[in-house]
Amino acid sequence: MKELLHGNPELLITVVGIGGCGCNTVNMLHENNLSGQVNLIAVNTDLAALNSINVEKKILIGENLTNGYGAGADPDIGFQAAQESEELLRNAIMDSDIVIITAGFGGGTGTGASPLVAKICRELKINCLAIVTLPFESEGQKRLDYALQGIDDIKEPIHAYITLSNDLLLKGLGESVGLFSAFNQSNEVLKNLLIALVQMLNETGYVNVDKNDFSTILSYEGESILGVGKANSEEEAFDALDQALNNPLVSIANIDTAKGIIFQLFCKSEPKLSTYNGLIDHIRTKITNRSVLIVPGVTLDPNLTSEIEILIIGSGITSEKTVTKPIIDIEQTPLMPIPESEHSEGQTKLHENQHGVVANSYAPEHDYIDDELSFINQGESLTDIPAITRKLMAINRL
Ligand SMILES: Nc1nc2c(ncn2[C@@H]2O[C@H](COP(=O)(O)OP(=O)(O)OP(=O)(O)O)[C@@H](O)[C@H]2O)c(=O)[nH]1
Repeated sequence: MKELLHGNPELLITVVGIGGCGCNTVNMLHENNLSGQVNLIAVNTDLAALNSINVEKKILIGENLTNGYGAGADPDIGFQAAQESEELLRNAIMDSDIVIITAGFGGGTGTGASPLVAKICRELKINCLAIVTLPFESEGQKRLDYALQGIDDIKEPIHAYITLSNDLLLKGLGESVGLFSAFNQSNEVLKNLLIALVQMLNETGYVNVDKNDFSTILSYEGESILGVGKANSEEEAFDALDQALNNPLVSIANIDTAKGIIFQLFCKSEPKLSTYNGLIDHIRTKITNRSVLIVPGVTLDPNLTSEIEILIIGSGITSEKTVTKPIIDIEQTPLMPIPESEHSEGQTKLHENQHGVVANSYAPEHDYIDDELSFINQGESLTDIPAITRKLMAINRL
């Protein structure tokens, strides 16, 4: 996705990253030069994690409650921390036209504080979309339960929320993928979705999707999905559409029952009318709901890295979610490295053992984190390491 050079001065989009994962995501947006286009805010109970990122606007919540040491994987603490700092949060977002909340659900801060930020948006009558990740199955039932409760809580104040399943991504990447790689891939998808979204809202297209279209689509009750696809020629535009519709992180919900769809086409050069119409017809064939509202947009951009890029947002989806039961419960069986000989393609696999630990009280028998570190050091810098893993590393070194 191209770097954004010109924002829409009449539209203030704020992306609020909450908790470790959320702060990671806004930091990635900052590193992709989005700071000039959107208002990026990092919110956390964990002072050290906030200090490790480069986003300019940072809000430490619940300083009295947690002394800046995090929410201890407890969403109640995350919620109370947000309550303590409600005024700070309100002031930070009050001038926004659109707020996008991003967080990893399953821990304390993101899960607990995000619903309160969503509630503030509703009170301020700001359009709000939440994009949250569900934990890996291996993180255990408790984290998944917290995450699902968090989704219920955020659904109350706002209609539009998108759940991205870390596990579905993992399935797409194959079982042998390393922990850091999986998180980084997930963050990459999240970042691309957010960049495409901001680009669509910020830039005036030939066929324009504006804030009001966006509000209408977000107002439909039910789950939302968001996908992006790319192609190198106009002939392959339908492949790009299929990529957008079949993104591994969004297929948790089924677009079939969507009540509203934004279809945004970014092109390097003028597309054929037949391509444009054909793509919209193709979307219609995927939707059983005959009264679906499809809002199309087209933006010409000679600086695109691909010939064609497509963004799809579907909302008002009522189909059943496919959240499955965890296969390993981390509280019973923490993750351990398997022997070097069993690694595939240089990546560390995770294994179960019999000791009971959770992320915030990690006490591994073997130093699997060092194994992971040595893997990551081959190709990635420490700043690429997701917050949750840095936390595990810090705890491991205490
Ligand atoms: N995709 C992705 N998921 C992450 C990342 N970091 C954490 N997660 C997921 O998000 C969940 C919550 O982790 P954090 O965001 O670190 O937790 P938190 O909200 O800061 O909560 P506390 O640490 O308890 O205060 C985890 O259970 C993971 O499933 C990340 O960098 N990328």
